[in-house]
Amino acid sequence: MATTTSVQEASSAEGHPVKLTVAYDDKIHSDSPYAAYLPVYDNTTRFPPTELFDFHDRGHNADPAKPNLLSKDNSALKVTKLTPRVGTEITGLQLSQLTDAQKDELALLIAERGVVVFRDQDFKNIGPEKQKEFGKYFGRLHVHPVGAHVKDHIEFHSIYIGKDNLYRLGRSATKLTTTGYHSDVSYEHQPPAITLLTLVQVPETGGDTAWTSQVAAYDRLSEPLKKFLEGLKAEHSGFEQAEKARSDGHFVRREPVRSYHPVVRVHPVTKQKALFVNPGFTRGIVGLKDEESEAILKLLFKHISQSADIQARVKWDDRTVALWDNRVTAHTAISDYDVSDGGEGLRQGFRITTLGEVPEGVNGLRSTWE
Ligand SMILES: O=C(O)CCC(=O)C(=O)O
Ligand SMILES: [Fe+2]
Repeated sequence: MATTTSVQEASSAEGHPVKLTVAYDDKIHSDSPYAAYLPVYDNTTRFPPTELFDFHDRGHNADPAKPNLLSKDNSALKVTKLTPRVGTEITGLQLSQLTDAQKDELALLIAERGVVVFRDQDFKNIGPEKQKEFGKYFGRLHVHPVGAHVKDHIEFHSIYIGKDNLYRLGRSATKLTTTGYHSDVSYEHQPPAITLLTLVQVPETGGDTAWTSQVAAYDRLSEPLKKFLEGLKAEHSGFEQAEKARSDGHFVRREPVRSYHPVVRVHPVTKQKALFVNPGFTRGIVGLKDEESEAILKLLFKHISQSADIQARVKWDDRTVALWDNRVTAHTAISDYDVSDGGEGLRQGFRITTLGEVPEGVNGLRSTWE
């Protein structure tokens, strides 16, 4: 079944009338408590180019021992490494109740472990205002230039695949796999730092998400290749995504941009070096001949996508929240479930994305753009 769409009148955050394309079938969700988080597209509001801003990483304020977040007095606390190189799982803490000192330490933990997964959370029930407030603690909220959002909250990135909206499942008609590793909207001049994803409805099985450590991906390279890549920048482009959105009949809220980011990025707090290229948005390495750039990116993309020994795969339930650092990881949805009748069922959630610094590489190499 193709995506079901209808048009609704609504009002923007400033109270202006807007037209929304609704990308789901109302009847399927009439009794869902999470209908407010379904995907809609504001077809009216346009945004100017993003402005540069000073970003302060909350991880700078953290005590590296994390005595507040990982307090010895919390007998319910359980902290498990998902794999040696990436991912930590936590139970016994509510994100919605963290103090600022705990959030600062969480920012550092996310940077160190790439992704931190919280179980048994009430986060999905605290309402959009508190959810946004939580996100804003870590940085300015990103508004996706083309993606689905949720009604009245354009900063939310809606995630929904059901029989009334097949989205990336449709890719399996032309591709062997629907997986695609990426760092979210890495084409932005100040691409995302910490990102939060939670699911409110999950399929019976399937629909996991996987992360690769880009720190480990960099570490694995030979010394001569590390040195070579450290001097280079790569083009990250939002143009193809905008073009695809236009051809799918979606509204482009903000004109696409491209950035030239260091291929090896240095995390501002941990100072760890990470590969910062991804198959989703990186188009070429600046200064190399076409065939050289293609060959090197092909090698790096294969390394990022296929090195299961530097990855973690997370199984969701509807009380799980994952937070990751886009500067030091790449991730992919795993859309292996069947949403037709008799299949594993639909998957619904939302993402809150905070913007980080202008990327810095080794020896002061900095991102540029036209
Ligand atoms: O749905 C997922 O598992 C991840 C989707 C994704 O790439 C994102 O939210 O950034
Ligand atoms: Fe993503």
